[in-house]
Amino acid sequence: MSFIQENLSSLPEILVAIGFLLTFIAFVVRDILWLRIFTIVAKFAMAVAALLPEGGPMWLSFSGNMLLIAVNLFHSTLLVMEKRRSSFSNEEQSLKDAAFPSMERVFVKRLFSAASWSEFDQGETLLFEGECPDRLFLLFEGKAFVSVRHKRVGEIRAGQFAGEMSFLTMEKAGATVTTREKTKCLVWERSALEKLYHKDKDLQAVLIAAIGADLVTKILSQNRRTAKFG
Ligand SMILES: Nc1ncnc2c1ncn2[C@@H]1O[C@@H]2COP(=O)(O)O[C@H]2[C@H]1O
Repeated sequence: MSFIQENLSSLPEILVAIGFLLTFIAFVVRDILWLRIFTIVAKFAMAVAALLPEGGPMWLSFSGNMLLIAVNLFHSTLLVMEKRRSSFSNEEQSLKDAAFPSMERVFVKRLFSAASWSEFDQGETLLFEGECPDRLFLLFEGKAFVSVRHKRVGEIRAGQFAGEMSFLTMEKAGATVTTREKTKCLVWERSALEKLYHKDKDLQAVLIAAIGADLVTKILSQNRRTAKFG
């Protein structure tokens, strides 16, 4: 109790304590926007505290805190603008729920914005075994057969990728993918996506996580298929 009385006896000391408390909270919250907002308020309290000491303002501390406020305000504004732009259409929302369930909306929106919608009739071939694909597909509706040397080895359903293996390995397509019914997909041009993928680390993390989850699902159904048919 006496420690508090001794160290929090003046307004600047109280403001510094509030600043530290808010900085602590900023590092505890997980959302980057809240981290920046708490940091701004914390640094504001500390900047005001730096103006009030009896011996006169501490300009270095004041300027440092104001600089941090400016940087965080700038990035918060960008984040808010990006969040506003990241509203999903109904189709995008259901594709996000299926393929990117726990990923940040902002990054998924960035990824979706780089793609376009395409519809394919039954029997159209999306990828040819042994060729270098120029597109990556994410099925929204419909189904596709996967075949290797004309033998059916699997199936791709809504919410799953087609062409993700060669995208990751930079190898040729390991199978032929043919639509089994009318199919609607989100389609990325590979060259554009690769540029974005190497430039934007957040987008890269989101895409790798989604492809990883998709590959697990594909391996599990492959295991079931092998156990059933040998
Ligand atoms: N066993 C499988 N089950 C489901 N999809 C597959 C399977 N094997 C290959 N594919 C898909 O077929 C695609 C062929 O091109 P890629 O190798 O780029 O990526 C491959 C996957 O998207």
